[in-house]
Amino acid sequence: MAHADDGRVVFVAGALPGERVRARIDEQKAAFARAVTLEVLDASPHRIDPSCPASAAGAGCCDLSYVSAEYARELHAGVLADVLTRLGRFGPDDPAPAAPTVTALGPDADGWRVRTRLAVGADGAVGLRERGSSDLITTPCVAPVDGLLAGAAALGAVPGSELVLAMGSDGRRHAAQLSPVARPRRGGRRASAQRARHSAGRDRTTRVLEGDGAVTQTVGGHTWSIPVTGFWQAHRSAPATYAETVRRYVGAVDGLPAGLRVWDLYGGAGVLGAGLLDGALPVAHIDLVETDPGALAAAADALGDAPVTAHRGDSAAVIGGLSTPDVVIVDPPRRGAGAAVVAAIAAAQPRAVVHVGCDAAAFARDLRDYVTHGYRVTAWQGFDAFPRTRHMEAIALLESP
Ligand SMILES: C[S@@+](CC[C@H](N)C(=O)[O-])C[C@H]1O[C@@H](n2cnc3c(N)ncnc32)[C@H](O)[C@@H]1O
Repeated sequence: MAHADDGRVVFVAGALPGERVRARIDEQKAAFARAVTLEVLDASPHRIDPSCPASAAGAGCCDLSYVSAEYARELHAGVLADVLTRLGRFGPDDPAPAAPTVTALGPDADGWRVRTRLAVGADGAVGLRERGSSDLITTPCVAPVDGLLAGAAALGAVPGSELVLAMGSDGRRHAAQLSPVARPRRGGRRASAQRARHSAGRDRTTRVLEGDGAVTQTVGGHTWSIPVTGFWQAHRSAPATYAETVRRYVGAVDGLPAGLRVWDLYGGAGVLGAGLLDGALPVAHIDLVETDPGALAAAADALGDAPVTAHRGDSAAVIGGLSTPDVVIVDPPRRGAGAAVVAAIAAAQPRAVVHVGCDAAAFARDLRDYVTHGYRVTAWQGFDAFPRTRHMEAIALLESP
């Protein structure tokens, strides 16, 4: 962040705190402007040669690939502390723990991504979109695990489609083509690129090009068959680490009854709830709530012998009909759970909530809502779950008074 002569904030992409850069202002608003770095005049000691060639070529993948991994985690921790203070309003008067640290999920900042979605160009070439445009960058990114991208252009995805690649924990790759989206007639290059990127797979046909489209993922004592286009945490170490964190947090709560009743909201295929079954906790029953039928089918196969009841539907609508929980796991999409869902959870009076968030600001707002309903944060932790990018994940434990 820099300041213009008139005092406006200027967000400078490609620059680091403390640097002096020459930048081009691309967007001006009344309150702020956006710029992009053209030349670094005084470099930060944390700047490194860009480690991702795709990002260096302009792709929207590893947008922090010019920052050392350690410093990137410091920046993440700073952002998390900032939003927890400003949006979460946590401060000296709140009995919350010290600001969360952000830890790595594994030893390497590269080769972590187990699933990816690539664009297929008019000539059949496969690659990532350029930042803010629909142009194709075919230089490979460093994030995918070994073998995920191998020979991707030869898999036969048709021009204009997208190619979904997913690697199982058994080392088998699966590939599927998502049929082309109709090109919007208006809105310009940037809007059209964004719409295409955000277009969900649900209104598009899927054609499996490699493997059988059911990706094997083993975490703890359970094995799932996840549809190749279905949700699975992107970082290869994320499911086991988050499941372990949820188990550890719940294990630290005093006074939980025997015969624990758990809600696993936004539960996907049930990997976080299943983590509680792997420990010594006396879990009697888990209600899994999820909108995606593919994830629920995977949960039914993997957890068929476990005391898990799957409910298909919107968490906000389903939880009113569930029996009272002792513990609630909440892992919403980027927008967060929101005030209404948090209020409904609090009204059910669980002893503890473990809340997972992949957007720092939404995470901070959700935590504030629990606090408003009398819960207090007793543990929290950030994870560098998308190394070399500005994204992160965070998990908090909240307990009733
Ligand atoms: C961040 S993922 C977490 C999945 C799972 N906890 C895991 O770790 O694999 C969020 C999940 O919420 C589901 N979802 C999105 N909106 C939902 C809603 N309104 N109610 C219930 N589930 C929803 C998505 O399909 C997705 O599986």
